[in-house]
Amino acid sequence: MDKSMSNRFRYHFSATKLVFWTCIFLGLVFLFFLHTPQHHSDPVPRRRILRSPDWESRVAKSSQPRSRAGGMRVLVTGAAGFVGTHVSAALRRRGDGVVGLDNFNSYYDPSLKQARRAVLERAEVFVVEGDVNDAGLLRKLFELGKFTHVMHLAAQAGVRYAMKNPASYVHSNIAGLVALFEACKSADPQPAIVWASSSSVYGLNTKVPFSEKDRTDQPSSLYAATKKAGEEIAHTYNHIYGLSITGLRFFTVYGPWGRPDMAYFFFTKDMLKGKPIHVFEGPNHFTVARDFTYIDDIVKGCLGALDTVEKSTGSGGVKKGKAQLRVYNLGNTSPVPVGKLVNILEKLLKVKAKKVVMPMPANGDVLFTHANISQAQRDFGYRPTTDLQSGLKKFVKWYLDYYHSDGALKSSL
Ligand SMILES: O=C(O)[C@H]1O[C@H](OP(=O)(O)OP(=O)(O)OC[C@H]2O[C@@H](n3ccc(=O)[nH]c3=O)[C@H](O)[C@@H]2O)[C@H](O)[C@@H](O)[C@@H]1O
Repeated sequence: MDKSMSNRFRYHFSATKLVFWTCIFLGLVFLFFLHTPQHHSDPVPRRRILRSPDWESRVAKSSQPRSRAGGMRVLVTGAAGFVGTHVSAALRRRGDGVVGLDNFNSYYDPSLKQARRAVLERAEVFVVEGDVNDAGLLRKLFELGKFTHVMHLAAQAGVRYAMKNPASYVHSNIAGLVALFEACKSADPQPAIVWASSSSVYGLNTKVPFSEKDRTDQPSSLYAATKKAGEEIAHTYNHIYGLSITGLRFFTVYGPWGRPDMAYFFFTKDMLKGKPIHVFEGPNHFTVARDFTYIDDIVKGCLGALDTVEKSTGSGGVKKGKAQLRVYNLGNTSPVPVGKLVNILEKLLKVKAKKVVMPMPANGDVLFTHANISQAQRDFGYRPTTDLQSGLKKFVKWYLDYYHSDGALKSSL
């Protein structure tokens, strides 16, 4: 073989080799993507989140306590949610530093969440768009905000929706909670955490009123099970890492800027449209009732819990001593039948409801709830003061203003 032929042969051989290995490489890349789970059921759309170039300085500014000497620096997750908005605004009003985090998912109308965010902007609370499962973002937020406290309200709420989209409950209420605790345990300083559990953890418990000492091992919905799991996960992080953690079991919270997936909210909407509403009843016409709790009372409970937390004891991810672990009922102590809720709405809205009374479907709902609040009363003076009639009056006023006029309530809490 002459020299030029041998060169041509060598060139041809290495080109074939190159094509061969490129094909192998591309094939592997293809296989990798083929086997990567697609998370079709993720409630958080994988959309690109654009943050304004100054978001880091806005976090730093918003986390700064204002007037109150020794004010807290609080990260509020789920800040564009119903309870999150009210709690964030209340903290800011009294001078604490507050940064919000919310993924603005579409479980219910995201425009309502954006409107709440606008209210918070005016109250000088900056809300970052992002998911609690984003470990990198949480790390960055803790670096920038140096949070002393976390109010963790981000969750997949709703009892009945858990049958439609179970994965969203695991994503937010389990994975999200663990991601948050992981970030908190590694943060320096380790913040104290107050988070939203739920009255639904009492499940099939029949002893009333529900006390924190009662059994909570019979959840009747996946939602309840994920909140109960959260309470156990809280125990673990408290035990291993010295995180100070307080769980609050909310009892059917309602009020202005509420959640459209809740009965009082969509009953109002449907009654105004002249549409029928379904009122559930238990076996043998058992009256279904809820310990409906007004948002302002819940906010006082949340602030009371934050104000009485002890510091976390760990640092650098290592426990340095025993830390506080608490759980409290935040209810109204006065259950009201759902039928009575409808009667009150009829009077306030001045319309007759097209009521369809039907047996409660097997949808995870429980027959009744009733809170014993003596522990919250003892430890931080929690004392609800709003009955359902007065609270619904405020809700209806807000609802009509928000959806049926361009009034001032659209922009205030
Ligand atoms: O306290 C709690 O732990 C829970 O309170 C509410 O759950 P729920 O009490 O079921 O509130 P709604 O969904 O507003 O239902 C209120 C009542 O109306 C009844 N209902 C609901 C829907 C319907 O079409 N008809 C009807 O009679 C339900 O059975 C229930 O008794 C929230 O949706 C949960 O996120 C929260 O954790």
